[in-house]
Amino acid sequence: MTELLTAAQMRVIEQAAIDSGEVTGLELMERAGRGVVEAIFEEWPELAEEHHGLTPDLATDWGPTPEPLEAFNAEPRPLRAVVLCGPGNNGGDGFVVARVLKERGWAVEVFLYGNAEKLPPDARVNYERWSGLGGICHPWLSTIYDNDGDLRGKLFSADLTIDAVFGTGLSRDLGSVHADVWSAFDLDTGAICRLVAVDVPSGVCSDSGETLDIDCRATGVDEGLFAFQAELTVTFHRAKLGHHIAVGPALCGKVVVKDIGLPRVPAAPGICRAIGEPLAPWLRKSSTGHKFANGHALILTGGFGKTGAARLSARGALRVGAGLVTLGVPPSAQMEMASHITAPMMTRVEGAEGLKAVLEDVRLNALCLGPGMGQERARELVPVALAAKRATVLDADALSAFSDEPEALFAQLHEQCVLTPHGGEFVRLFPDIAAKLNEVPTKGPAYSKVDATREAAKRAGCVVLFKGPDTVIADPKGRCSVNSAHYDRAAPWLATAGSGDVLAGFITGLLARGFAPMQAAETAAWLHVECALEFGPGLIAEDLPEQLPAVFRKLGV
Ligand SMILES: NC(=O)C1=CN([C@@H]2O[C@H](COP(=O)(O)OP(=O)(O)OC[C@H]3O[C@@H](n4cnc5c(N)ncnc54)[C@H](O)[C@@H]3O)[C@@H](O)[C@H]2O)[C@@H](O)CC1
Ligand SMILES: Nc1ncnc2c1ncn2[C@@H]1O[C@H](COP(=O)(O)OP(=O)(O)O)[C@@H](O)[C@H]1O
Ligand SMILES: [K+]
Repeated sequence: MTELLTAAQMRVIEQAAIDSGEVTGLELMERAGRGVVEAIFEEWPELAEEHHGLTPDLATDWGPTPEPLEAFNAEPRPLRAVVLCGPGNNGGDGFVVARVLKERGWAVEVFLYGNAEKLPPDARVNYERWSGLGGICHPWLSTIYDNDGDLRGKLFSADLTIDAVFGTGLSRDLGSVHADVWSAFDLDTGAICRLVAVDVPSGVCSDSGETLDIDCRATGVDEGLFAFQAELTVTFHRAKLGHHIAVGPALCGKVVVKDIGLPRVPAAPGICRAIGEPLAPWLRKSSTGHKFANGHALILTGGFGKTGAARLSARGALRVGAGLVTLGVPPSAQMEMASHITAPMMTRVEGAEGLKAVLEDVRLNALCLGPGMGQERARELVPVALAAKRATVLDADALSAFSDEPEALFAQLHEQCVLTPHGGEFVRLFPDIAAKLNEVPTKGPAYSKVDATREAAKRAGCVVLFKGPDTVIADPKGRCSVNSAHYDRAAPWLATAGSGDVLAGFITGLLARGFAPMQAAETAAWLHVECALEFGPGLIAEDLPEQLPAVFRKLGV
């Protein structure tokens, strides 16, 4: 697992390194800027060839696009870059990038948003160094109003555009200055060729992955996403949370993390981690253990016509390695269930008394309630299940059943529980937290899905797994991780009915095997996405458990 940092955590790490005398801020900025150029050349090797233009033209560096015949006969022109620099250290990185490209023979235009006199010290040094190369630094606003520097034309004809306007320091709302920029240009940054964001696309809050809203009435700007749409984002030391949650991933394009020589991140409970490949030995079964040594899961089902969801969970629990799985079925669904199952077993569970009787078997060590269960049955059975103090997953109807009185549910939960809400279920259980999360942020750092999940876990007193392409998992002590289904792990085919039921089954199966709740939830979430990737497009929920053998083989289980 690698850390996903907030801006404040990154600043602490950077400051500690500077204070220790190991490195200066200026050196870090130089490494950051050079890291950006390195990542660009790795991404587009054709840009690394010095002095070779991609599309030759006859005019000066920034002339119009020539006719095809003229272009054919023309000498190669230098490659062109536009570098947009902001008022802080992100802008400082931009000046370094500009200088490095210029030294390699590129034609570089730098636009500064902000006052050169007020740049922070390291950024100021790099501004001076850039100016020493003869570069003109266009003040952004005068460019717009005088139409002097023709930023728009340059952006759309550049081979590369660097967004170094705001990085981790974006703190205020974007204000009227930025609104002017965007309205004057009606800038669709998605159409700009090779837009590379330094650290984070400007306008995206690096802690929350949210874009900061502006007051559209005050500025007269149409509503929209006030953030750059990058093709590549180059960040430093570690990825930030905003690269993996909310709309951040959609705006980052691809994320590359460059080492800038900072020491590893000290272990601290506040630091969130990205869930990575589980270790094979965790998932292996003991060569001598019998089936009961791998746990016995009980999955409660709904009534007639509503048993499919629980069967998906059961299949998931078995495939992930639970020794035995029993479906707890009401009388109305017994025939239906019997005609559908082979490896899972079934037992009759009529109501609260029925469940109490079944739970007298203490070998039933992991319970799953919710998938297809029906809210009425959930209201009756959840209290009995929770009173038995077994490892318990509550999903779907077992969560929605308590939307009128979430506090009653929280009072019964214990630390062996895992709640697995999707966005809708989260709102029902934690309406105030969801309201904070769904508020349109105007200031950074914005309240994030990580903040919301941590707060929910603390209130519930157990592990909460908040689903989505950016699944966030937290425990009551603040431990937190993100299972990112983005970039090379994008798994949009998981958005299919029943895939959440399989996830609940994976968690239940791992709990039965003795995994701790947080570890079960993290491992299951990672396996769930991996199964979707293994199958690929066309995936439906039934396919997910069937991919586990291949996934386990690849992991070396
Ligand atoms: N922290 C680190 O370890 C390193 C940071 N570096 C760079 O430094 C960046 C962070 O620098 P800063 O903290 O100076 O922050 P930024 O450069 O991201 O922006 C902060 C500046 O923008 C202003 N500002 C914030 N929101 C605004 C708004 N809505 N409208 C107008 N102005 C606004 C602030 O007053 C401040 O002047 C990183 O993203 C990274 O690019 C790198 O140089 C390498 C190392
Ligand atoms: N676009 C997506 N990319 C990756 N995973 C997704 C996406 N949409 C949904 N998921 C995952 O699919 C599962 C859906 O669960 P849920 O909404 O409970 O569905 P159901 O109730 O039909 O089983 C969750 O694990 C969620 O994280
Ligand atoms: K940026």
